[in-house]
Amino acid sequence: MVGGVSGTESIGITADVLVIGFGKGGKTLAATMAREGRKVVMLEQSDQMYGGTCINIGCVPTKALVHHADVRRPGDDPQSWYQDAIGAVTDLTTMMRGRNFQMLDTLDTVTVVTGRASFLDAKTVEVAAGDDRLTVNADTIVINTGSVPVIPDIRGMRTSAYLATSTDLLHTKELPRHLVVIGGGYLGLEFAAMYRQFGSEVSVLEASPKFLGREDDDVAEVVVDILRDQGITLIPDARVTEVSDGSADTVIRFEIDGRPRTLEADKILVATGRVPAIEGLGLDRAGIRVTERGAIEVDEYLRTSRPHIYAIGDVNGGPQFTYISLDDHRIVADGLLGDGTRSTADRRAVPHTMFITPPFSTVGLTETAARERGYNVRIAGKLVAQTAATPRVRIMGDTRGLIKLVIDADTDLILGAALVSIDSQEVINLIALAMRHDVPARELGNSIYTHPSTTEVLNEVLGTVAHVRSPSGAALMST
Ligand SMILES: Cc1cc2nc3c(=O)[nH]c(=O)nc-3n(C[C@H](O)[C@H](O)[C@H](O)COP(=O)(O)OP(=O)(O)OC[C@H]3O[C@@H](n4cnc5c(N)ncnc54)[C@H](O)[C@@H]3O)c2cc1C
Ligand SMILES: NC(=O)c1ccc[n+]([C@@H]2O[C@H](COP(=O)([O-])OP(=O)(O)OC[C@H]3O[C@@H](n4cnc5c(N)ncnc54)[C@H](O)[C@@H]3O)[C@@H](O)[C@H]2O)c1
Repeated sequence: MVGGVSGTESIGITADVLVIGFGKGGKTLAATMAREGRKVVMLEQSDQMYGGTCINIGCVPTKALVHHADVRRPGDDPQSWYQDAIGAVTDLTTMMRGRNFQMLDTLDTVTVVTGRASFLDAKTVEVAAGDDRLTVNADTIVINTGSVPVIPDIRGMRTSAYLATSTDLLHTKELPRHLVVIGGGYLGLEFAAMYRQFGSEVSVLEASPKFLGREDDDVAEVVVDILRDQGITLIPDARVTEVSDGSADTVIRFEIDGRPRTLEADKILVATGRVPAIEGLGLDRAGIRVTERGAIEVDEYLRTSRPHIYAIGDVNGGPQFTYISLDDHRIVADGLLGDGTRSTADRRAVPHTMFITPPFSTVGLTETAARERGYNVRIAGKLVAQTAATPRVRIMGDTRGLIKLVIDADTDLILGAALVSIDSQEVINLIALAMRHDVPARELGNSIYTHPSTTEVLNEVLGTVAHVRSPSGAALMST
């Protein structure tokens, strides 16, 4: 057990703040509280997870792999390129894990303890590592244990030798011949695009009738076309019924409209969502309530049903993004050190990026949602290929995608945006900032941007009002 404590008898330590889980919000809060002179204990169940999901098994390795896949040249051997990429990414995460550990361990008032946490009562947590036991008593406790993948209860799936979670795949050195991804959400589509780019055959089975069903049809269609053009087989409305393993591969049986179909694969990625990691935490012993969906119940200040215990990040059932966990830490830090006014209700215009190539980024309302809410909507948009004054996309050799902004015609404020374009993961942050600060669309369209940059597309798209057509022929833009 790290933290200088081992032995078979139970030893007790006290802290001002106990953080359970080395996630984004928890580690940042631990450092903030330590700099304020508070005695902090950070509990993490695995020495392979210092720094949490994002740097070890989430955002960082996956986005690094997307990069490695994208720079593979046609003549490069897929298997050896992939193996090298996995090796390079392992080196990267090892380096980042070490830095994350050091970041806390070098602070005088922080003790990092490695072991699994379980509440004994509302102020005491037991940590177990092998036969070692340690109790930590703290006035303030922050639960930051993240989430775990859901594996659907489908016949043969849980026991299949070919089944992988995203974490398993990140440690698989053999490039699958045929990867079948179950679930077409963020994780499923990112892995599908990445493995296709590495050279695998890829099929995605999605239960919903449409891929990206929450997006406007014209936007979803552009993304789906890009993925299909890449050679990915996208199968919506699929009800997976059984997985049956053979000696060299596995057969996935599914139904579409009641009609049976099959796919053979040498790897199945389960990407059907993640649920809060609360198993074994003994929340009932601390009197901490859990929602019907299995998340720790919190108020807008992220306090649980026990006001001295907070829950931040994926475990509180909020949106599962690293930057939300980080923002959760700001709310709790304000509660512990500031005036306690910051809350989840302050969040506006939170952007998202799906890291396919080119990336797909969104913020705020879709056109459909804005119209449903009764806004007088004006749309500014263009297919990227039809932009004339954005040389960056031509320099980079990728003119796929579209830019679409949803504007309130009465106030000229931006209600939302969907960008499918190189650099969209950067441009979306500018649009989100403009939305948060009520910068009108006209102002964003008339601003000075560096050249050549992808941001310049805002000059063009917001500066003109024209009608363009999506590849399907549906109206993409109207005023
Ligand atoms: C493959 C993948 C790709 C992703 N890509 C992105 C992305 O590009 N951008 C983005 O914003 N988000 C992405 N996400 C989501 C993002 O990683 C999570 O939302 C975020 O990491 C959650 O952070 P957290 O602070 O809630 O906790 P986590 O970072 O999950 O940390 C929780 C920690 O608690 C530890 N723990 C759990 N139970 C116990 C216990 N009982 N005792 C002690 N320790 C315990 C765990 O070992 C873990 O280290 C991705 C997720 C995945 C899986
Ligand atoms: N770029 C990013 O920010 C990023 C990347 C990866 C993951 N994440 C986060 O990780 C979390 C988990 O990602 P995810 O994609 O697993 O979850 P998700 O909830 O985003 O998507 C799950 C998908 O699986 C489908 N599904 C569920 N059961 C199914 C079944 N039995 N058969 C076929 N399809 C089924 C759902 O309809 C849904 O489309 C997300 O909430 C996301 O916030 C973020």
